[in-house]
Amino acid sequence: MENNNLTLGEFIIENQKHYKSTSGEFTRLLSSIKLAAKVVNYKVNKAGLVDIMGAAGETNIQGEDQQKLDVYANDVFMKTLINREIVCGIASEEEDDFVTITGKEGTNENKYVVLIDPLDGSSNIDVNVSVGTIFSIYKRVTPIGTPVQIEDFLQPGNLQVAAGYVVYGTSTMLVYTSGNGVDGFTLNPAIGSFYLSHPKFRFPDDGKIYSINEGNYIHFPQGVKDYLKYCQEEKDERPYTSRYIGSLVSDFHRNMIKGGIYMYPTSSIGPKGKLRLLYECNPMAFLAEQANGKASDGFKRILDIKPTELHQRVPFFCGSKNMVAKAEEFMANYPEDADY
Ligand SMILES: O=P(O)(O)OC[C@H]1O[C@](O)(COP(=O)(O)O)[C@@H](O)[C@@H]1O
Ligand SMILES: [Mg+2]
Ligand SMILES: [Mg+2]
Repeated sequence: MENNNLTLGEFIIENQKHYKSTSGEFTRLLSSIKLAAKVVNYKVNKAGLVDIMGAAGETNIQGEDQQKLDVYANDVFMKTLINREIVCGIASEEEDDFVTITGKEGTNENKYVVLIDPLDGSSNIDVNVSVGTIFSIYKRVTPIGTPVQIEDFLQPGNLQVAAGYVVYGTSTMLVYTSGNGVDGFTLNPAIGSFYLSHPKFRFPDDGKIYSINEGNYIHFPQGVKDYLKYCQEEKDERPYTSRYIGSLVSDFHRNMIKGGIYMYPTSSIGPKGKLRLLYECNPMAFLAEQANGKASDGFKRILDIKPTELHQRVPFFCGSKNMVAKAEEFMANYPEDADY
């Protein structure tokens, strides 16, 4: 199999016909993300040997301690996209506000904006557990050539033109969709190229894995407690297995391959959950739906939520469609929890 498969670059070009863009702009944008992923991967792989471990000593707008690798990954993706003059605006977990890109000529004729979680699973960086990067791409809604506005970023997830993630794990993979199914590419470190290794990912309709931080159990809404009881019951295919890596990208990736559900619900300590709608939930929800899965806030489809803030959080239920539907059944018994 090695090297006989299409490289990501070849695949992107081959699939250009599917992209609602003929200018090659989209192709160049995906190639920029591919390049930045390789640069970050190089650092992640030798995290123990270089000064990239630990906190950076700053906090981001969400009050989280930024890890050195959060800041490094943010710099790499920002610089790569800005230097290549391939987008007109970027929003990032590690940037307080969106960044407007004006080209060397002082204008910008690009039509895409990117929203990014440069390093997902920050709590796992120093303990050698897999982490990731998440990206979401939209066409701007304000006139091309003018400075981007907040409304270019506050678009519902169902308007994404592409979304994806990189998982820096036992191997490094880039997984993405542009609305034509979900494909996975594995980096061959010897050659430095991503090769198509997992064409057309598909969540099994059902699974036997649930992923949730049960340390928060006492704070969970009754619907989640009832669903967990259901998952742990000795009956039919149950009990399910509990698996929680603590990196959304890695838990999602495993569940997409084996069948499972990831949940970060509302709770009495975090009424809106923890995950950010724009650069975590929307891209993962687009991927899930493109791979036969499902994603909601326990009540409504994530991709139909109209965003109101750049860093807003929403409860997240995502994975095998019958498992998410079952969890929603339990949540529906407590409609008051829909108003988080
Ligand atoms: O430690 P907790 O509360 O279970 O949260 C873990 C979740 O938070 C995250 O780390 C949030 O993402 P960031 O690391 O990008 O901030 C997810 O990847 C993960 O699923
Ligand atoms: Mg994250
Ligand atoms: Mg992050």
